[in-house]
Amino acid sequence: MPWGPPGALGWSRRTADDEESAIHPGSSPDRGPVRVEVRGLSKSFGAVRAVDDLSFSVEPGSITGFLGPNGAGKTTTLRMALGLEQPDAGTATFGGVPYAALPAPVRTVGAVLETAFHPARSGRNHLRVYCRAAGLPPGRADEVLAQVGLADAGRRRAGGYSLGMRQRLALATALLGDPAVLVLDEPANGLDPEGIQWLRGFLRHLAHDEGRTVLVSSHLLAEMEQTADRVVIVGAGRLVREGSIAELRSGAQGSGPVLVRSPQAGRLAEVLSAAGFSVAPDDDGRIAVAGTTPAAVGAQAFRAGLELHELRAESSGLEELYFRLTAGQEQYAAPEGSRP
Ligand SMILES: Nc1ncnc2c1ncn2[C@@H]1O[C@H](COP(=O)(O)OP(=O)(O)OP(=O)(O)O)[C@@H](O)[C@H]1O
Repeated sequence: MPWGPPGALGWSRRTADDEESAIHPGSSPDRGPVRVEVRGLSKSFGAVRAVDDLSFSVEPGSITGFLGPNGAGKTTTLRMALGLEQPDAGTATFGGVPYAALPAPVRTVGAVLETAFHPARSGRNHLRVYCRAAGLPPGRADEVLAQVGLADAGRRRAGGYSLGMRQRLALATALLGDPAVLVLDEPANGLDPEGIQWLRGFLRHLAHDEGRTVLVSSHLLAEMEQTADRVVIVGAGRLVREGSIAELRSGAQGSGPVLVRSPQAGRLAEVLSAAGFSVAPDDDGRIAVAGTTPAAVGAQAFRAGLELHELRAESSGLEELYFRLTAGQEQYAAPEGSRP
C-alpha cells in the first residue's frame, strides 16, 4: 500500500460531508504546522540492529532529507513512525502524538512507502477506493490527480502507467487527506530527469508555500543537496549528522573519493578491502574508494591483474563528507556475474 493505512480508517468515524468542508487543497486554512519528533527509536531483526537509538526532528515548512546508504535503517525508521513496525524502544510523534493515537491520521500524515496498485484499476478508481476507505469525499480523487499532473491519465489503467506516473499516483494517494506531514520513501527512484525536476518543484511548493512538513528518504546525496533544506544522515541505524545543507557544506573539506570502474568489480572490491581501503559501490556501477589516490588504487588493480575502465578522483567536498560519514556502513554486493 502506498501509504500507511492502519489509521486511515479512523476517518470512518466521521462522514464524508464533514470531511468535504474540512478539506481545502492548496489553501487549507485549518491545517496547522505539525512537527515530527523521533526519540530513541531502536529496532533489531535477529542479530541485525536496523535502527539504533535514533533521534531527530522534522520541521514544518521545510523539506528534510533522510539520507543514508542502502540498509542504513531509513525504511525501518519510517515504518516504525507510521505504526507499521513495532519499535523495540523509543517513540515517533506527530505534533506530540504517536501515529496510532492520531484522531484523524490521514489528515495528519500522508506517506508513500512503496508503490503497489491494482493494475486493472484506473488511477482515478484507485484513489476513489482509498477515499471510500478513509471516509473522504470521492471528489478528492480528481483534485489530487490534478495536483500531481495526472488529470488526463486518471481514467487509464494504472497497470499501463510508466514508473514516473506510478510515483505521481502514489504521491496523489498520500495527498488525499490534505495532510500536514508527508513522509516519502525514495520518491525519486526510477524517475527521469524531467520527473525529478517536477518532484523537486512540487515538494518545495508543498513545504515552502503550503507550510507542510516534508520528510523524504534517499540514498543519493546529490539529489538531496538540490531538494532538501535540512538533512538527517544515518549510517548503520545511527544518527551521523543532522543539520541544514549549508551547515553540512561548511563542514565539508578535503578531496573526494577515488572512483574506479572495472568489469571485475566484485574481485576488485575484495582486493581493495583486503588492502585496507574503505570501499563502497556508487550509483553508476563504479566503486568509490575513500581516503586514497588514483595511483594507489591503480597499483592494487595492476598487482591483482584486474582490468580498469575508469580511474579518477571525485572532487565534491560534500560527497566526500557523506562518504566519510557513512563509509563502511553499507554491505558491498558484487553485481551479478561480475565475479571472474
Ligand atoms: N523485516 C526485516 N527482517 C529482517 N531484516 C530486516 C527487515 N527489514 C529490514 N531489515 C534489515 O534492517 C537493515 C535496515 O534496513 P532498511 O530497509 O530499514 O534500510 P534502508 O536504509 O531503508 O535501506 P534501503 O535504501 O536499501 O531500503 C538492513 O540490514 C535490512 O536487511
